[in-house]
Amino acid sequence: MVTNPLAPSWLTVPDDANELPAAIWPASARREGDGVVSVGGVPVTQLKARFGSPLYVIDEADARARAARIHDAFAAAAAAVGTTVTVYYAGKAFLSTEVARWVTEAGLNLDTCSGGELAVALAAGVDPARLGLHGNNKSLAEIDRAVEVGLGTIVLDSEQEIERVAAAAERHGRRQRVRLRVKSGVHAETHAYLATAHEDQKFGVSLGEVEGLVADIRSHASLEFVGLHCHNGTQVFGSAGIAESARRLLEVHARLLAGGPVPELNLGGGFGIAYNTGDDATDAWELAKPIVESVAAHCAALDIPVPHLAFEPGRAIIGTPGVTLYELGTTKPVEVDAETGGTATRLYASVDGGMSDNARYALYQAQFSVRLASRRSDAPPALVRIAGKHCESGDIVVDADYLPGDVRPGDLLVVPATGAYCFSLSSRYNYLPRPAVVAVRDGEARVIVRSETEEDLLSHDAGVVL
Ligand SMILES: Cc1ncc(COP(=O)(O)O)c(C=O)c1O
Ligand SMILES: N[C@@H](CCCC[NH3+])C(=O)O
Repeated sequence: MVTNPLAPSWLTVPDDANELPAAIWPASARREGDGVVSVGGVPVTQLKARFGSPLYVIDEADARARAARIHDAFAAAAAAVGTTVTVYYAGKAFLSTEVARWVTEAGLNLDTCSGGELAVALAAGVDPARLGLHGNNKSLAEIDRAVEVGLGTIVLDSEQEIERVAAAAERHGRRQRVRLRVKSGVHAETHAYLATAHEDQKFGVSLGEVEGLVADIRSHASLEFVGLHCHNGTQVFGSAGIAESARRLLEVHARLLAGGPVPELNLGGGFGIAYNTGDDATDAWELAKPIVESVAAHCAALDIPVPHLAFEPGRAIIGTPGVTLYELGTTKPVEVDAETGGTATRLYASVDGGMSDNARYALYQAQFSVRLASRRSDAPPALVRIAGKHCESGDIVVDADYLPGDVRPGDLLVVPATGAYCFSLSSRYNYLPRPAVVAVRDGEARVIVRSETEEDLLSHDAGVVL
């Protein structure tokens, strides 16, 4: 089949539209002999029959394995340059009590960025000493709770927060460990809304302010300064940006050593994953060695000891193990003018979820892929756009991919690489109940977050008369 002129340039016509590219799919995903896709040994037809759709499905063994692999790779890289490392799982990517246990059992600490995430982490039984708290506008109540429960580290995001955290620590008679979040000035190569270390955005303090603010932190007996923090942004490929931020931070870190200890350096997360066949992502565990070695080289040039390191990956752990299962409801072939002249057909295929369970196209024009999962088909591939059922024309889940041209209502579709920032960004828009999250492993499926019901939808409406 020839390329559809409406297709984006990175998208090629697949040789086999039934194939599940390994870089995008969970480790256990397969197309079984009967043509049905299974994840964790559970066929999607069975998942649909038991739990309905839409449904978030997570390959538990894959998520645990990625957490362990990243943890171990950074630990080995750090040991090789004579230091140690703490890897935090960034809970904002996906957090439930179950996932909090998976990552902490793999040896990771857990980073939260709101009182709600902190509550989930505590409800999971995670030792508060292994928790971090981020946020550019933490409320006094959030700070108070964090200090009260004995949180491992709070990342200070502004000058004002120094006083707020110091006061809470004094009130509770604690000495709170704190980091200072810094804008390195590196503008990450990612979507504009996903870059977080350049000057003109809300997170962190400028490099030039750091020395004054650290002096302020050190003047408070209730605060223990542990080091600088920088997170360049998210869905970033390669290690060049993080190495450059490390270089810039270490220059200031070296000067800070004159005024007291600076035991740590936290370089954030942000490791990109493949969402479609056009993405070429290096796994986070492959980047551990080059990143840590470049930190060590900068330290050697500055003649300072290599600090204890910290990283905060989220997407690289939970993104690929998660998929979303939908049922296809309506199809519409639409004739569209092609830029190259003439017209071409785009098949709009609407599923039973949409931007409420996956807001990433609507927010960042993120390009996901999709496969027909309830059967195999050798029909010639057709260019499809997977739309949701919301009252928005921008309600798109998958902007462009090729599916077998005979896809029809009742087919099950699976969108891979939805484990990160889909459930966590989900909403109840148009009063669609949030889907359940199911963990699959060794042929077993179990609900780890139950789906919302009509009762849940009405439960906050103070005027219900029935
Ligand atoms: C401070 C901080 N740390 C860690 C992360 C995790 O990023 P990712 O899921 O891309 O690894 C984020 C999200 O961008 C973040 O803002
Ligand atoms: N929500 C974003 C990631 C934000 C990460 C937090 N700074 C995404 O889906 O990619």
